[in-house]
Amino acid sequence: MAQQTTTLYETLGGEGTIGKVVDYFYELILADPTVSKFFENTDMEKQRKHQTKFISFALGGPYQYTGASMAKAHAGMNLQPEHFDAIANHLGAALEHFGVARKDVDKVLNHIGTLKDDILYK
Ligand code: HEM
Repeated sequence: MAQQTTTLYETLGGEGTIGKVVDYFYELILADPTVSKFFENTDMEKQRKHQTKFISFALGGPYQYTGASMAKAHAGMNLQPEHFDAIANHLGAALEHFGVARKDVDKVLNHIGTLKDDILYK
């Protein structure tokens, strides 16, 4: 049977609204000393790209990652659970700020949680 699903990415209007969520998410990350340090040598353009791809992944948009590529992207960072959780909290806050219902936020956080083992301690 054919399965039809509308992703949260589409519901939020694809790239348009996603850009606003990205800007807000990005501000929250930079204002948080737990995680801002990881981005201090990354230029703004790269950071925006990171956040855009991250959110696309999280909401079921066009960028969907495999664990192997995520392990490689975060190699040498030795990310800890506290870093992952801080990013997840900021993502949740940014989505709620743009009117996403808590139950949908929880689904998104579960989805990014599937990459946790591939990203931590690399
Ligand atoms: C599920 C969670 C995550 C996803 C899906 C994700 C996604 C990505 C992607 C796609 C890239 C490569 C970006 C590119 O193409 O240039 C990347 C790199 C990076 N990620 Fe993540 N990330 C996650 C968690 C984290 C966390 C928790 C941190 C730190 C607190 C982090 C910090 C970084 C940094 C610093 C880079 C390198 C940026 C650069 O200098 O080019 N990421 N991530």
